[in-house]
Amino acid sequence: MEMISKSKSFGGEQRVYRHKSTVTGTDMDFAVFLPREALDGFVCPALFFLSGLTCTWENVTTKGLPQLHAAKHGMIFIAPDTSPRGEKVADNESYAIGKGAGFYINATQDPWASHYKMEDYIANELRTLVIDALPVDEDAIGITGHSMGGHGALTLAMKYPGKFHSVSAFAPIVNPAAVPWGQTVFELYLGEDQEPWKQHDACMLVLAKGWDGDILIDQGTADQFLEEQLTPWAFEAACRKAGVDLTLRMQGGYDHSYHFVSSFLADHMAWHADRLD
Ligand SMILES: N[C@@H](CCC(=O)N[C@@H](CSC=O)C(=O)NCC(=O)O)C(=O)O
Repeated sequence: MEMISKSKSFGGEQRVYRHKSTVTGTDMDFAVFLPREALDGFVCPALFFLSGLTCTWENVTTKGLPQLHAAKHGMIFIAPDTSPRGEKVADNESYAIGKGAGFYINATQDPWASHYKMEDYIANELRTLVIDALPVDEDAIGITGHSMGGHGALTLAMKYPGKFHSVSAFAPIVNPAAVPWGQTVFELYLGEDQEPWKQHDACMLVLAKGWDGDILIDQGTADQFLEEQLTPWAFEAACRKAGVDLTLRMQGGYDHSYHFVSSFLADHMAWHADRLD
């Protein structure tokens, strides 16, 4: 992989890498913050942050201030892109379909199936790449994310429990099979048969697979997508039924923006640090 930028930050380094992904068949960029401990050669816990619709690695890296908290906890912070990109990659004029909207699943339908393999990319290829190339402790890897990325964090954690050891989310899409953003994309990427959709829906996955740990979710009460797309109460009910320990914090007056994410990122990173220690 090729380092395309490097900046000193909070005693550590904020880097951006580019690599050729055999999974997506494209070049993929991702950002990594390495705390001072990692630069000194110590193996560190790591946290993946999966971003939402329209984002790249850059949104959380520049708006979330993860470096401050990652430096405090000696934690590596990894921010992948949200989809494959490039001229040959299928797209759609809607911001919620195509580039910037990979949904962290493996598409099975044309024209999406040739490059939209974000589940394999995150859980297998990128995870292995950062373990091999950086001082990441493979037994201490957490995952979190915002909105579409919150859906990705919850579903990948439950699908790959040995690979991700703690999970939290910010305003996640918890029931994509039942809301417009998810239904539109699942129909295009996975097909009209709704049976396979169940494997990619956090509410259904928690009932089918559970989660051997606790889960933290923050959700703003003034979020413009709360009622139509996010519906955290559906996941709360499913966790209760599955016996999974969920803390859902409804944060008064917060919207869906990175002002919300950055307000609670410190809490999430401390929470992951506790569990990955
Ligand atoms: N452009 C859209 C809204 C898109 C949006 O709000 N994207 C969110 C994630 S939404 C769920 O995955 C986001 O993180 N945006 C990037 C940012 O830096 O804020 C619209 O017009 O409604």
